[in-house]
Amino acid sequence: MEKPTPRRDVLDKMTRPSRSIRVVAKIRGFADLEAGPANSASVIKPRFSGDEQTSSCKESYKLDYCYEQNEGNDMIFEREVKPLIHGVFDGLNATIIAFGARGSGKTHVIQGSDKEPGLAVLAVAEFLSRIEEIGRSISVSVYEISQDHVHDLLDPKQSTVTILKDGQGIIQLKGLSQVPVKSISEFEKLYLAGNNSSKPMQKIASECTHRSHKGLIVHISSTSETVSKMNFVDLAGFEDARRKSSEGLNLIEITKVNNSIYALHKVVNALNANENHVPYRESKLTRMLQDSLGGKSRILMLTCLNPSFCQDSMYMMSLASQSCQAVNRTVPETAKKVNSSAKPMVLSSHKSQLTGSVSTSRKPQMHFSIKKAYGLTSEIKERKKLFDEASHLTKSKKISVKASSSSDIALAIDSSVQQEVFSPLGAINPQETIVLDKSIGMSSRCEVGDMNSPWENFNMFGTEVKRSYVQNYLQLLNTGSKEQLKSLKGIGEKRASSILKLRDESLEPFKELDDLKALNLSSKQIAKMMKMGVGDIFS
Ligand SMILES: Nc1ncnc2c1ncn2[C@@H]1O[C@H](COP(=O)(O)OP(=O)(O)OP(=O)(O)O)[C@@H](O)[C@H]1O
Repeated sequence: MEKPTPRRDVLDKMTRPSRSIRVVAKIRGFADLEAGPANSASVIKPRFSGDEQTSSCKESYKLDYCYEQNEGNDMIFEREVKPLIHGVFDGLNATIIAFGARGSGKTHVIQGSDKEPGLAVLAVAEFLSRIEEIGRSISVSVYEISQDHVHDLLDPKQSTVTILKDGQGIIQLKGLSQVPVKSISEFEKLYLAGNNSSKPMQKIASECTHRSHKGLIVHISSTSETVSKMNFVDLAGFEDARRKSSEGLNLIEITKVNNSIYALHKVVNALNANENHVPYRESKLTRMLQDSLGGKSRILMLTCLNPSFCQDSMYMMSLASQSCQAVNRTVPETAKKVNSSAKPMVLSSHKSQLTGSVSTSRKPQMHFSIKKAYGLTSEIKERKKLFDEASHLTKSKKISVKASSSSDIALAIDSSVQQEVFSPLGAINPQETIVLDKSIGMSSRCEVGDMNSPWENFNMFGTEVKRSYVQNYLQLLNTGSKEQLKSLKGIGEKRASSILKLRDESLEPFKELDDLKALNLSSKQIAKMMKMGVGDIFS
């Protein structure tokens, strides 16, 4: 008897992601000449869900997944990019964007190095290995966006690239060359040379700026027509313009870079929230990528993190986490409930004793920490093995590994949950997310407990709660939608519009409560708004 064919809608449900935007992080490995593991970042997993370490976390960032230092580009490629390639062959555009603070490893992950090919190189190799059998061809474009101008890196003679939209809403990049590629060496010659500043073609752009976004478009064509494309974007590093301005760096350049990073996040948040208006026009980059960001396109936001403490990295994490939390309305109600237990995200200005956690929003938890490392190599190896195993397990099974660090932290993964976490965009439940926490370390908390009276501890805790609340509040002001802003006590239609206007016009986000004075609020009014908000928590 002939087997019944599964219904199309059932198939769609099984194969299509419920959420088209995935947000992951990658902690950068150490460069050859960099200082060793002192003050390094590591991922630590507590013993069990609800472990004291996790419950006391003061800073948390919720993401879909976090790749550790020892997890290389090949692993990210297998788990995150390869599934997107399947979609590209089916006609769905895909975009991979690496962003983060300066020196956080964005170029390393996208472009790679002699020792370790980047995601773009691995992807092109994968395309090349499969195009012949399906009768397709590929060509590439390489560009740079500096000071709001798009330059073709494969053709130095071209003046700046113009972004146009044709009648069918497809973005046309006038003046951007498209070069056919038949082998990986051909591609590397074009791409890696195009990104090498010693090349004359780079000169046009580097004359006007030192920092730029770099992009690669892989066009997949059948006979003459482009069927789909895959974009790789290595964003210029984020830097706090206020801090750097005093050091005499190019403030305009930094501001332009930062603005385009905010603009991109606004687009991602609007797409995630399924908003009617997506602000593509706010930056050259989002305009250029318009047809590869919306619709059925799939997006991978890759947050690159410096392995040592970096305030700019923390800020990027909070943006990423915000993008991860904005949930597409098409997500089933049950999934939304899981998300509602997401931990708050808070920016920290404390540079010492940082420990944090990475955990799924369900049970398993891992901690991200910036602290002294205690010979974690064997632990890392164990974890890698564990991850590899966990990602292939299908049955529910508990695995635990004892960590070798002096803080004596063990790891426990319920693989039934992890499997969904590891499965990338194809994950059925989009809410299997991971939290990246930052808080005061275990040992320091014990010391506090020993030295202070309960009253002093209570006061200290209160201060920390207050700081966390304010940071969350500011984060919401920086990224929330109008409706979300209006849900805050003391913010109505008019004030919400003023905040959105200020966000559009201002070069910087709200970073402290005093910044609210730009909305014509007095210190007293600001304090009142805070009190009302806190009161709400207990009402
Ligand atoms: N996984 C890694 N292993 C070893 N070294 C790395 C790794 N990732 C990055 N590096 C090194 O760290 C340094 C910074 O990396 P990279 O240039 O990729 O950062 P970036 O975020 O692109 O910097 P920028 O913001 O300046 O563009 C480089 O020297 C690079 O070789």
